[in-house]
Amino acid sequence: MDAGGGEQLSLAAVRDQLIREEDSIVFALIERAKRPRNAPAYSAAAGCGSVAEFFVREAQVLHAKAGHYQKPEDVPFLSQDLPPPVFPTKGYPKVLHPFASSVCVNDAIWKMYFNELLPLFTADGDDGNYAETVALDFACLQALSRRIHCGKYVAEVKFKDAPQDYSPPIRAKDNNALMNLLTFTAVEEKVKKRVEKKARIFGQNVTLEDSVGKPHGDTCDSHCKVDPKVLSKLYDIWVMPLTKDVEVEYLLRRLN
Ligand SMILES: O=C(O)C(=O)C[C@]1(C(=O)O)C=C[C@@H](O)C=C1
Repeated sequence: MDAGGGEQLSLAAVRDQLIREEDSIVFALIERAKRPRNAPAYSAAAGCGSVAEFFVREAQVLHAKAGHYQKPEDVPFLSQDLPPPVFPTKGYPKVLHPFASSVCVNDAIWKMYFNELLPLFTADGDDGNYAETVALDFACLQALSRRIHCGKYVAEVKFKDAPQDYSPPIRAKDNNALMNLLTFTAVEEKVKKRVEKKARIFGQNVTLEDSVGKPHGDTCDSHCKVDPKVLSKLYDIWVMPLTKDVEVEYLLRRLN
């Protein structure tokens, strides 16, 4: 994570990074929405998995060889054993507990993305462009996974800021108490509003005839490339809960 790249890890810096990750997620969804659902890309062919599974497995091998998946927030999908980097990698500051690398909720992200989210922001239909489609899916999955696994840094900062509050529920393995401690409802409300607004702004059609000062409200949402409400729903029921699961899972091992 950039916020861990040398300067002091702080809640403000980690939250800034989460805000930046929102841009990647909104843009990735806007890109994927260019193509219809293209359901055949997700059904298994005889003997091998789907086009989507094939693409993700092969793309991850290439990414790993190029030096990806070295940081705790960059976690591969499909529990894959990946080759080492071909080139020397720079390394990253070890600000997290060593267990961080084993905290992974990618199976839940995968199921959520293909079963729940995709139908909410892609049009019904099949245009046959499966290779392009699954490359766009891969970008969405990576952006979501990276954001959600940044929860490891959030958890570390929260623990370091208040070890006296977090240590007792960690020792008692009290998931609910940890979940309550790390939840900030007011922050979550702001996050939902901001991603909705980003979808509204990033997803509008830009023409030279745009009139200055035109309101960007619910009235124009039908013209947005991805429905802004889908973004707030995505964050409300999946992205933030999964980030909190990562935080709890990390914290539970923090004193080991
Ligand atoms: O900002 C935090 O404190 C976080 O833990 C991150 C996050 C989020 O996923 O955006 C998750 C839980 C909090 O309730 C608020 C926001």
